[in-house]
Amino acid sequence: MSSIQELSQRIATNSALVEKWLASKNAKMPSFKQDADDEFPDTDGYPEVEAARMAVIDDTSALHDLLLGPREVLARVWGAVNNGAQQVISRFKILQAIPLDGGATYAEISAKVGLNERKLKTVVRKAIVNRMLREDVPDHVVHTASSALLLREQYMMHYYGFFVEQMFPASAKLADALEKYQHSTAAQDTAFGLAFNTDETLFKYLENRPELMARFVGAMEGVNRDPSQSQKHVITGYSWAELGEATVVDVGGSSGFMSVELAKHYPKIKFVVQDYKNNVEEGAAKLPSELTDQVKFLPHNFFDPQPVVGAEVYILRHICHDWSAENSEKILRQIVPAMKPESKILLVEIVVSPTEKPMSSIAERYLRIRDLNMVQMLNAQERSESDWRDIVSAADSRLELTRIITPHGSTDSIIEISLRQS
Ligand SMILES: C[S@@+](CC[C@H](N)C(=O)[O-])C[C@H]1O[C@@H](n2cnc3c(N)ncnc32)[C@H](O)[C@@H]1O
Repeated sequence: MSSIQELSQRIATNSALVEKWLASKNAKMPSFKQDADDEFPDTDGYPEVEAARMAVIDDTSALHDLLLGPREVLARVWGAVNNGAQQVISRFKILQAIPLDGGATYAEISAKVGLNERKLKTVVRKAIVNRMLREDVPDHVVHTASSALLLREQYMMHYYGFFVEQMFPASAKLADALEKYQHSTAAQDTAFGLAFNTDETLFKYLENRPELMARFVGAMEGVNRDPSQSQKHVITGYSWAELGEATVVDVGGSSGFMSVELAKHYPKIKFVVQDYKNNVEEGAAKLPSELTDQVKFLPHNFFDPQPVVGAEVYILRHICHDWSAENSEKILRQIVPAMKPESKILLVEIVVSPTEKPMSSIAERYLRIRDLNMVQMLNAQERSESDWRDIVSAADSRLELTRIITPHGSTDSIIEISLRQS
């Protein structure tokens, strides 16, 4: 373990390198103010800058915990209270009650949202320590970079809403769910089910509640804006242009946002987006008119036989990680009869690297959150390369995993599956 001084010297060196690079790019300096950029500039092509940035994030977090000491670190694990405050902010639409221009007093916000002023203040002041909102003068609240982003971007608001209203209550039931269901692989045996008193799977529950499904679909678009999970890695990370005139089936493609972007980049390729009926209807309704010949929508349950025969590619992005190995095998098995010899199945998923392979702490934190979230919401998990290989071979002996591509800066990999050429 590095000493306090070693850490601080490394932080100073690496942050100087990052700041110099920002200046050389004429980039806006990062800040917490409302007019800050939504994300750190893309470091693609500058691996030394990205490495320095990651090192600063890792080292500042270590330094923070070292200077607190173990007792205070333990005593400050109050994540649930943070999430509770965030849930109140979302439920009472507190951000929407504060104009981007000018802010509002607690009395004004309280009158708009119908929440007792004293309690409102307690909640907002908890959020303020996380740099969401701030008081520019006592008792007057204005937006910060993160709260303004939520207000400006509906998808981020959906992502946030799903997180605080569905995922947070499920977290509180995780231990109960593991006591009850640890040996089950059934998709409905979840902490989510206990929290919401339902024996439906998450997706059935959402499908039966269209307003919640609409928020989930928006949340998936929000995930997509996260630079490390952006669909740009799929768009640039696979040899799409080599397919020429081709058909791509986007299985479980939600409202089709990835296919729409792929279609704009590769005009020779036709796309079929499959998902629950409401989701594909939503996608069809907002499809840009110039893409109506190129992108089609088809309601389809991916546990039923694949109806589009002979497509060049069947792509499943963030699908199998939602399901147990047995269910993932079933999903793949439904595609095999529709494939022609040169068809490919592409899974866009995390491939968990072996623990001995170094990873930045920020990447690892995110991976651990996603892994546990899959357990609590869907009784599923993220998987290693050997897990994926096992699923592919158990799904159908004619399938083989032919390539794993991990685009630069991407949390996800593209797992290519082909029919064995005998
Ligand atoms: C985690 S989201 C991923 C969405 C999209 N592929 C993406 O990249 O963001 C999982 C998707 O699977 C869809 N889904 C779940 N069960 C399904 C089923 N049985 N048949 C078809 N789609 C399903 C959900 O509606 C949702 O759109």
